[in-house]
Amino acid sequence: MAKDDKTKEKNEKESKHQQEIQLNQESNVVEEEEDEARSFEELGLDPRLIRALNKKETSIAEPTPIQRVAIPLIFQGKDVVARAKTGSGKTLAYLLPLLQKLFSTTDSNRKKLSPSAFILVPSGELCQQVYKEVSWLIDSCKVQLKVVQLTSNMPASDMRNALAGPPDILVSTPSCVAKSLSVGVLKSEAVNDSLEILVLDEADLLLSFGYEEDLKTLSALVPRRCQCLLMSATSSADVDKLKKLILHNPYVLTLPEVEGVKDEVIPKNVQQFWVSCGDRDKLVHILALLKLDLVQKKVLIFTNAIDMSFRLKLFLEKFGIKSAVLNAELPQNSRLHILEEFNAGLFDYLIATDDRETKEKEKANEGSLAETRKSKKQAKQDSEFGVVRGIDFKNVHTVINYDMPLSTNGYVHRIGRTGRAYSTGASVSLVSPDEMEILEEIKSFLGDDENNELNVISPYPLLTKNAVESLRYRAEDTAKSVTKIAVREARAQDLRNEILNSEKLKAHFEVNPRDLDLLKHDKVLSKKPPAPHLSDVPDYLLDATTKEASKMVRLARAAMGNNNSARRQGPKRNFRKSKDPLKSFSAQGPRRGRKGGMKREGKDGDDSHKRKKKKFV
Ligand SMILES: Nc1ncnc2c1ncn2[C@@H]1O[C@H](COP(=O)(O)OP(=O)(O)OP(=O)(O)O)[C@@H](O)[C@H]1O
Repeated sequence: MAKDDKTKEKNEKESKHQQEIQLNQESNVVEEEEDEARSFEELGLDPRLIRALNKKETSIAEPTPIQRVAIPLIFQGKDVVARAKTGSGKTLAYLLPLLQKLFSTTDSNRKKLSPSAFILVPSGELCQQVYKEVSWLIDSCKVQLKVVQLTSNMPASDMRNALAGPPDILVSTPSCVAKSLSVGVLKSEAVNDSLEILVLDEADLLLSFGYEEDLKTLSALVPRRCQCLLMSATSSADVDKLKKLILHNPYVLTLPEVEGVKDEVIPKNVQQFWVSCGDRDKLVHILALLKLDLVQKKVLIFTNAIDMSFRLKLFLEKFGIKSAVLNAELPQNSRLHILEEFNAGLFDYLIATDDRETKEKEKANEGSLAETRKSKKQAKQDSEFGVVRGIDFKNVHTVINYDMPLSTNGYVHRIGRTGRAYSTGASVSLVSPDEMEILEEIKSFLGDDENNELNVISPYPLLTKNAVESLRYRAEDTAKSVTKIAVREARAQDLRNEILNSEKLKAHFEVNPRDLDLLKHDKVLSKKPPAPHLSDVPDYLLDATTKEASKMVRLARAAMGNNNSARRQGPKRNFRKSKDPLKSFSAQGPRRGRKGGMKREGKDGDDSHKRKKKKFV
């Protein structure tokens, strides 16, 4: 066959294959089962990358559904918008083909004046996370590629040094790129000349974090030939806006509709629960959950305000439960170190303040977040802090919403911190009467209604009224000692500690990048040491149901290899559903009322057997 015919045939085949994918996209189908057979090899991934993935702590052997679909399209040079649930592996879905493309261009003689690839993320934490992943892959593959990260707190001279060369890949936030352009560290013409791949990760958050102007500045420099990739966990008008601003005729990959109900945005392996309790009763409820071992560790707890997180920390430490707090007020070095320690399993409870939505609402009348981000008053808190979104927490088994998020998107991102990739997880939301409205919004967003067998958020069966009441006296008595002044002092003390830590960390980690044990972030902040008798719960306080429930949670934890001694280990993959107490245990929890309302908690021993069973997925 003549060479021209062969090329024609190849092109026809390719275009047919593309049409097929296009058809699937149009009907919103990413066929997980049918595509199952496609391995990384079959996707055409470079053997060096495959070997690197196999070497990972938790070895990565098979692509996830989004990776199966996105990787070939990215290889073909298409612009792609990929929306897939939290923890579904979107980062590698763009990183692997991006790196492979750069592998083949490193030999090119063309002298570049600016990086070939920009990866833009909404927060400093994510910047660090993606940077580490890229660096690790480059090191493992032993290729001559250079990646740098730029963060907003870097002085211009450091930015200039980082960009000297130039590196091949830049990981940063949009505001930092805009700043680099405005101070001349990055040159517009050079960007326009060199940029080949632009990734907007966590695209649904980029605009809500106030980066619209920065992205507009950048979009003017993005050359037509540049391949643009946009990744997000949730869809929103913001994603559409970004798509129009930056992408050219992209392939849009979304998840299938679940039985015609709703997009599946929450991973199936996350079981969602809620507990009804008055605002003032939240402390005793969380104490019961943690102290009586009714949830699996590690636990990530969300509050909506920094003061609340310190109140909770002080309260819990009176009962011998040590935790660390994470918020936008802390220096970035400390925040990164806290995340690393938590991921490495050095402590089990992390209280994160997710107050971005609250601040956005408060600021709504005072001008855009983009403006406030620039104001000096905001300098005390890092406006690029975003611990909730996109951070890959390792082995978090339970997410607790101590305060409910203000939106369904906030909820999706929070509970997506568990059940990452193929691991299992659970979320427990403490819902006060004032928060019932958002719970109902979440339920209807999830397609959760009385007649729907796919109920996705259910009353938590392991926490009974008796369990809560057994601790009420101690909890209420102890809560009185956690005064506003104590909270204020603890917050100030923690900040002082962390500023000192931050300096030490900076110096220490330049020399010992892998040393995690240097500083502990879960130190006791109470002025008075906790009373020893509160550390133990006497047996007589507990009823048989609660004892049974906590025994089962402990057994399940042991079965999953998910306890403290299993530090730095992931949960065992072959954990059987039958061992999961949430799938076999039946106890009387708060009863689910009619849609739009909620019945009071039943008395112990009442009609739990009649309650509709949640169909666990
Ligand atoms: N093919 C795979 N097999 C097993 N684990 C994987 C695979 N791909 C990625 N992972 C792991 O899954 C975890 C979640 O991946 P990632 O952070 O990319 O999720 P995400 O889709 O970006 O989530 P989010 O929307 O919350 O940011 C990571 O720990 C990653 O190493």
